[in-house]
Amino acid sequence: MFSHKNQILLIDDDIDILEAYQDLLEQEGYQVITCADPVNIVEQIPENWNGIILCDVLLPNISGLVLLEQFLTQDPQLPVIMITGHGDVPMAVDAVKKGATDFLEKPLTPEKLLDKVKEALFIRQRVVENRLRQLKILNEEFIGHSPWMKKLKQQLQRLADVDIPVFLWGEMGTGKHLAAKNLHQLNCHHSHLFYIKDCQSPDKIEVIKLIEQEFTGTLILSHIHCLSHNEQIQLVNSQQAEKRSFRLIILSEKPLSDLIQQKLIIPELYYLFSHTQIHMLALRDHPTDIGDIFKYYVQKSCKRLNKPEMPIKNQFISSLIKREWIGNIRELASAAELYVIGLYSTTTLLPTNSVNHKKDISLDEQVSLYEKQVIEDALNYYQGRINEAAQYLGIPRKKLYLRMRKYELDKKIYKEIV
Ligand SMILES: Nc1ncnc2c1ncn2[C@@H]1O[C@H](COP(=O)(O)OP(=O)(O)OP(=O)(O)O)[C@@H](O)[C@H]1O
Repeated sequence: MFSHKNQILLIDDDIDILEAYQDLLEQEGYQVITCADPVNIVEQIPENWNGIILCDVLLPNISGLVLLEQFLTQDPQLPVIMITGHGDVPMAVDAVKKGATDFLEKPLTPEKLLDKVKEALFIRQRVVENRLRQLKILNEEFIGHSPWMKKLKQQLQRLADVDIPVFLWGEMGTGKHLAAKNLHQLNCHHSHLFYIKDCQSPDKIEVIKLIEQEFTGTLILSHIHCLSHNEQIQLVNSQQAEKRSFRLIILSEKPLSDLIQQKLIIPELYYLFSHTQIHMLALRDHPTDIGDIFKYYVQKSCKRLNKPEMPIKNQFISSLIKREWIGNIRELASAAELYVIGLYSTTTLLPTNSVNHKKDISLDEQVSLYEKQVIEDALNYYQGRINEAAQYLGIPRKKLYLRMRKYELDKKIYKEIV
């Protein structure tokens, strides 16, 4: 019943009233969904739904105001027009305070109803268009479909249109700079200036100058703990809502709680960001994205180097997933470039925990693990062609077969093309 067309959801327990509103709105060409019992209705509304809600305040099973809160929790920009009893001004005021777009008093006059509906739908359409534009940019830049990646994009979208300060933290190469750049780009005022400054370098002097000049735009800072106590106070003061002229984004490898526990930042800075922290996960914590990101960078490199598209086998992706990727997405992207120019081998990349760092296994076991990995790499690279793999490894075919039997490796798997 819900679609992405312009729609109006009517909620009222009185069927006659519902039918009367529905007739009126449908005569004007609107698509109407009626609902007399709104339990579970909130979950049915699709993400970025292009519609508005008209909701009676007095409902038998659930208060209209509670329902309003539920709608706004799901989507804070959803237009909800509340319908109140005649003369019930306090209720109407309460609804608007809680985030209702507007209210209408019963009995509704058709002109007023149609005016409000038209206005709310117009605003909603702009909101949805902007969101889809943002989503398109995010989908092009942030590769991956894991639940975390989806949530990250949602968080960035929600934060993009406001100027509240954001704290992005995570290991190296997890996408902190990319997320900060997107927060700036997705904002409708992104034509403003954009600075990335490292407080650990001479850039620090410029940071203070920028704050003093009350510049407009986005300021992205790393190593914030290198600012002195007074400079940190200056930064906090610049972020008071009534004075704020720029968007502040902090990048850190450590979480906010570590910085405050180690007394590296002042408590005021901690509270400034405590509700807008985004943890950029290490690749090992969203391994299902590894395949997509690798393929994306392989395709990109092929295009850049004018090479035909390269097939990547599932088995090969599985071997990538097993690696630790200490440098996270940056390291994975370089591996993809090496793969395209034929220099890739999972064993020639940085040492990983999976093979080199295991302390609780014996030397013989480590050697076996390593040997298995080298053979798998060769089979992957030569797509299961035994002659070529044996030649590459510098061993006779028979010896390769024996080793493959030992490690239960089947050449057929390496021929599988994705
Ligand atoms: N989800 C993603 N999909 C594709 N590429 C990504 C993704 N996230 C990050 N990247 C790319 O990975 C590389 C590293 O990202 P970025 O520089 O933003 O990481 P960082 O956390 O800021 O690293 P550092 O702390 O080391 O500076 C960049 O080239 C970025 O474009």
